[in-house]
Amino acid sequence: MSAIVSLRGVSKVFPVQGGKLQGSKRTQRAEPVRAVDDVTLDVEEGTVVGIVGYSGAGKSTLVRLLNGLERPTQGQVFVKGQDISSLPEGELRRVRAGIGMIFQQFNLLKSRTVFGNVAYPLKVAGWPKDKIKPRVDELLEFVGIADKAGTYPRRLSGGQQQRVGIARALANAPDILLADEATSALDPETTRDVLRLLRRINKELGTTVVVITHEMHVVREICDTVVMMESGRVVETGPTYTVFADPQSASTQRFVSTAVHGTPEPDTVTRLSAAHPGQLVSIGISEAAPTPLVAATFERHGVGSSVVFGGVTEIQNKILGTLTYELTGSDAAIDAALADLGDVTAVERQIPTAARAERAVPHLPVPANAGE
Ligand SMILES: Nc1ncnc2c1ncn2[C@@H]1O[C@H](COP(=O)(O)OP(=O)(O)OP(=O)(O)O)[C@@H](O)[C@H]1O
Repeated sequence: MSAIVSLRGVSKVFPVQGGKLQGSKRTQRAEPVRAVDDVTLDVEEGTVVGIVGYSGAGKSTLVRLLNGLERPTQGQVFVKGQDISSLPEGELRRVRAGIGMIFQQFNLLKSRTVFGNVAYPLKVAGWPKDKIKPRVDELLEFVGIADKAGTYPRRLSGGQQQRVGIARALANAPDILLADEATSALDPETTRDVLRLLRRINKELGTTVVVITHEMHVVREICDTVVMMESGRVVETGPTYTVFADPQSASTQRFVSTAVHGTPEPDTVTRLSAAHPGQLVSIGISEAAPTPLVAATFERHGVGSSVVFGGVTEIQNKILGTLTYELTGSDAAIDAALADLGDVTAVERQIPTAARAERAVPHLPVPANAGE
């Protein structure tokens, strides 16, 4: 694999307008905004990459640097081997023609039909009229809205509008498709359809897709690689499964917890332990510790087990999640089984808060007149 886009030590600093902020008594000098801060990154050709981070992390600025809409203050941006950081505007336009882009609010031309919207970039690129119609028909067919060619955007659902946006972005057969929060305005089912379409574009057309999102389920569904941003910096990057299974930074851990099952909250533990008298233990389920291995370990030690909480999900065709089991059997057998499992995965005993507090209180000698 080779990198289709590379960033080398890229920073983007926005000067503050006017240079000064008015304080109540004194004039304060405001700091310039370091939107992207010394980012070095490779986007491998033919992959789907997710750029993730909270609002203000610098994701949109990073993407605007990728397609030359912003010039770096420092560092270099290479697209297909060419340093675009200092290209004149005319040449940048040519580079941009090879990069499609879709947006959260679709950005369609309201006064043009679906056909007109998709035909637009072809006209701008100087396609002859007789070639435009078959190309637009082919694109609308590909994204599944051939029957809407004569419809105006306002008559379409959000999902259909995004399909038009995708068809338009694909018109000039780009090698790279940038999707900036492209599903954030859509309901969950429509989001799934659009993500499936993006996956298909990647698989069937070989297009490299860069997805900007703050939603980890989007990453979980389609991304091969995750790039986690915080305060303009890349704080973590890696294959999606690795990042989900073993997130390193605190913010990645927070993001991941929104899209994979974790351990129960304290009040849930209290409720579960009232309903289940056995020992409650949460076990990390992964490639290293799939459910059959966990079940076999309990069986080998003569421990009874049933799942009472949690779930598993599939990421890059591999299983990941956390299951909380109620275990029954002798303490020694349970300890031995958990010791075995502890060698391969995360094991956490779940003790209700009240019982925890009780255990923490030292056993004081009971005064002779207690209870009187
Ligand atoms: N043109 C600009 N001028 C000044 N500051 C800017 C400009 N563009 C972005 N910023 C600032 O740079 C930082 C990063 O913004 P950016 O939009 O890249 O973040 P983001 O992660 O995409 O956030 P969001 O998810 O809200 O879009 C923010 O503090 C933002 O206010």
